[in-house]
Amino acid sequence: MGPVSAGALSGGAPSPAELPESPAVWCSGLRKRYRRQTAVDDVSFTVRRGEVLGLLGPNGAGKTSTIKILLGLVRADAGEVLLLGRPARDPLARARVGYLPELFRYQPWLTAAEVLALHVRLAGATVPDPQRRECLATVGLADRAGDRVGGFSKGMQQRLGLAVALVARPELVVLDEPTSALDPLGRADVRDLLLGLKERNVAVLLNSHLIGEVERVCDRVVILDKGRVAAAGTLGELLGGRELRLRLGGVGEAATARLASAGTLHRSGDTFTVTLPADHDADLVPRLVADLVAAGVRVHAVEPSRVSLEQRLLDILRASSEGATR
Ligand SMILES: Nc1ncnc2c1ncn2[C@@H]1O[C@H](COP(=O)(O)OP(=O)(O)OP(=O)(O)O)[C@@H](O)[C@H]1O
Repeated sequence: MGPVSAGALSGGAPSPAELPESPAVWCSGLRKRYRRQTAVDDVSFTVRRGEVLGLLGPNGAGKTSTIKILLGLVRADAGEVLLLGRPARDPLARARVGYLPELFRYQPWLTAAEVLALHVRLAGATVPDPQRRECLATVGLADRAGDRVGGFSKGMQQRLGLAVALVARPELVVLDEPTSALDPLGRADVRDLLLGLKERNVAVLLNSHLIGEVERVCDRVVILDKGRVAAAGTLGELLGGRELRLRLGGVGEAATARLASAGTLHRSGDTFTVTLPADHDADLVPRLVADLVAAGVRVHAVEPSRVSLEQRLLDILRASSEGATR
């Protein structure tokens, strides 16, 4: 279903965009300038229901500015935003969105439970006590509910921030660097938490510099550079074909030709790397190995791998800055 203009959404009757299929986020042509600095330059993307979308890019790429525009916290110079099928500034949409800002500080004299209660009240939501306690437990703060936030470590404050974002059971969660202060265990907890949200069909927009984390949990990725979308797609689309690394002995000419027939071949000593085509069939690897063995090759190791998202991100950003200087 195509998005509709924000202007078409006023009035009481549900619009087509409010039907269950309406994306969690739809934005088009977003632009924002701060004096002479272009922060966001013609950004468009969609976050579908139940999808985790990763926003990646170097410092100053415009990730936080984009998020703030989506949430109506910064006014864009141009562009349109629909959240859950409604204009971003519509309180009905905002009430169903949870947000963890990049930099935040809670009132140090309040306890964790009081911070949560305050934010629930500020959001105009009603969340029963047991649900608030359960939320603190989900982020690992069950036994700190009565402690003042002023004495919390950075990681504990970030966990509380997550609780604030999740407490009203939102349909869309926007997380700006949710794990920057967390230890490895905390990061793993957040990963599980995100996968749990996905199972409940909650959409997540995740801005993170931790590329391994993005690679593990995100269905799709949007890469921003200098305010523009440098690349976007599913991990499969962005990372392209898979590689096959083989450690082999006794490789003759016929076997080399057989390896080259499977994909682009590189050799380093006894290690052969074949870059497989993106659309290769499932039997390609077993057939190749059987043919190599039949040709008298000693097969010591066969290891499928994929270009890492980190490498792909660096390639995209380098290509994007070369394009800009040309
Ligand atoms: N309030 C502001 N006033 C002036 N310039 C701003 C403001 N907010 C952002 N910018 C500028 O807009 C550009 C994009 O900043 P933004 O914070 O959106 O980037 P980011 O991708 O989130 O970066 P990081 O990864 O470092 O958090 C930067 O050049 C920044 O200096």
